[in-house]
Amino acid sequence: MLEVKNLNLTYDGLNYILKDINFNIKKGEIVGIIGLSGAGKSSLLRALTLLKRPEGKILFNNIDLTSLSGRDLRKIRKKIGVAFQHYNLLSRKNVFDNIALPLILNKERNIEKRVIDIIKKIGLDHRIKAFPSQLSGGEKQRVSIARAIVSNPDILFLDEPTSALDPKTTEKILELILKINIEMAISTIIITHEMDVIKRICDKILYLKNGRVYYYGEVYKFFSEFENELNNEFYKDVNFNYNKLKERTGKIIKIIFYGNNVEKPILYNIAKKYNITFNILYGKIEEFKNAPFGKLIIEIEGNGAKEFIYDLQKHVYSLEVL
Ligand SMILES: Nc1ncnc2c1ncn2[C@@H]1O[C@H](COP(=O)(O)OP(=O)(O)OP(=O)(O)O)[C@@H](O)[C@H]1O
Repeated sequence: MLEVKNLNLTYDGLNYILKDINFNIKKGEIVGIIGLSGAGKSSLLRALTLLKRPEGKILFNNIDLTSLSGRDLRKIRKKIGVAFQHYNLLSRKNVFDNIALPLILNKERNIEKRVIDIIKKIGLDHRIKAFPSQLSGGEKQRVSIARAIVSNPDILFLDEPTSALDPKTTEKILELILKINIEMAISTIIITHEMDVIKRICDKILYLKNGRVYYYGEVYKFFSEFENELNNEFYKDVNFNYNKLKERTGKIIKIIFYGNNVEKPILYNIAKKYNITFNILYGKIEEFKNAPFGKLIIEIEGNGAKEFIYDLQKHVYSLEVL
């Protein structure tokens, strides 16, 4: 439904901020765009929403947005919802009027019913007459999201939707985004610098580095294959001192589980089968959007080590002898 081809962006005609960006998003997918400050996330959002015209192609339902202007572009923009980082609510208008704004501007019908339906969906029916200054950060974000989806768009862009919120409110907003995604079958692109947002609700991750796509694909693959990148650039994904392994006498193995196998006693059963004793040096299980994701570092000892590794490999997402 959205296909980005050879997208490049420059502000001054000399330096390219975005370089050869290619990716596509299917209907209903949630994609997280992540990258360090200055990587080009906001610029990519501006380019995709045509606030700043890029070079290349942006095919939205097979129509190239970069070839449109004037009325055609305005018409198609109705199908693109954007919730900005700082909410951009009109301070003199109440919740109802803020949400109604896009419908009024587009001279649409049934405005009252549509706004009330959306206000119920986002759980703010009790705050319908409140003004932005009377709302909490989480409530403002709800209004901003409601305004972005009231026109029933096919795609929703959310710029840092949780960066200014506390963990509990963040969780509620993430639940709302998931609910909207499912109920409205809306493709969603989230700009974020929070890895937890990616893990919790995204199907895919687009990792931007120096204006280029460094990785685009499934979330669990990113977290299993780019550990060094995460540790160097973001935070310690594995809170474990690998140097300490030198003191160990047994074989050290790193295992990644993904899916239902996380909950089964596979490790225990296979170790028993080959008479292996194991020692867990590090372990972490996290709840990703589609399935649990677990990482284990173990030390094993016993004569059947080779057979144990061979067998275990068949039951886990990946296994590495360190
Ligand atoms: N309007 C502009 N004119 C010129 N250069 C710009 C403009 N906006 C952004 N840039 C430059 O583009 C680069 C990418 O900035 P951008 O804001 O897209 O990054 P970001 O990943 O969103 O960063 P942050 O997480 O800090 O918001 C930076 O070097 C920035 O200085």
